[in-house]
Amino acid sequence: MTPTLEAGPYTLRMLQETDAPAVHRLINDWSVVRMLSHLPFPYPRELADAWLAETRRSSSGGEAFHFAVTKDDALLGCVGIVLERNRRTASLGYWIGRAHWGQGVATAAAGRAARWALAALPIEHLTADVAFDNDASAAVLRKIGFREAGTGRKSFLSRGSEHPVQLFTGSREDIAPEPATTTNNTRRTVLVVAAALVDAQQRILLARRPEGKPLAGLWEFPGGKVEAGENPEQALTRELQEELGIDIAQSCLAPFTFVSQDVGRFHLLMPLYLCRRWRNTPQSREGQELAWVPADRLADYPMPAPDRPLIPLLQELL
Ligand SMILES: Nc1nc2c([nH]c(=O)n2[C@H]2C[C@H](O)[C@@H](COP(=O)(O)OP(=O)(O)OP(=O)(O)O)O2)c(=O)[nH]1
Repeated sequence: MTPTLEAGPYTLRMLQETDAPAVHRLINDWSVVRMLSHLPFPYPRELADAWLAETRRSSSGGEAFHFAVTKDDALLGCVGIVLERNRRTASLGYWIGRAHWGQGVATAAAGRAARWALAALPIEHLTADVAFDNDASAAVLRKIGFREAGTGRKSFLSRGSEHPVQLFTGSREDIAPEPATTTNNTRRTVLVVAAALVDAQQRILLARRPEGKPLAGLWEFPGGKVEAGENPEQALTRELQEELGIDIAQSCLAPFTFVSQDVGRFHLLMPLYLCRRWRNTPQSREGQELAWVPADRLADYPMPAPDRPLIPLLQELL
């Protein structure tokens, strides 16, 4: 299902059949349609109806997410995220009606959709392409964080011929970078405590970092930062209660291993505890997705770089 997202003054919502007249009016404009590879000019009204029906079909199948970009209920343009067949990559596309150019609509809307996709979909990166003469659109992609990834060629129906396109790619690190936490070269050490909760079937609980947090979309061991006045075990029992609603006796937290790694903005020091006993069933308390994962499937869940060396250690143990 395509969610509704807020992007500054704009709302991104699922496209509806009733958007057809506005879609037709905005796209049937040479300056817009010439940048879109697969549409003819003039753009007939029936194509708008057919396209809207197709977006609803692909959205319900979870293959694509097409958003209407609106302000005060008026349609300004569209943003789409289409999953590749392998589901590890998705492409981002957008168009904005000419009357709304130059106001930052595309940057706000496409940026919001890109960050949502990287946090919510099982993808590793996004791709996009723009016509060689579409400097404004290339600037939007760069502003969102996309990097140039070469050139290609595409046939443009509206122009009746093949033209070069600039290819772009954006990973989580590119598009949702973490805010800098240091202003000088000395990185402070941040103490983060985490737990590998292991159930009776020897599965480990992973939590997905939600949109809006650094590293959104990656899977991690539940836990968080140690606050002033707490020891690590107190911090971990507090975090597990807040995030999962479970009670853990500090005596049930067995030190397993630790991570000590420079992660750019700070130096991460993360003790990982093993825990097999707790009270209550772990539940998502902060909107984060949860997964019980057998040790031999851990590598299928993209994790922050410092966590990756922990996977073989857990596999060996379990
Ligand atoms: N909990 C957890 N954090 C991890 C793991 N791997 C990893 O790199 N981290 C990093 C991500 C974050 O930069 C940091 C944890 O910070 P956080 O922001 O989630 O901590 P918190 O729950 O206290 O959150 P907040 O109050 O600051 O929003 O540690 C992991 O496996 N579990």
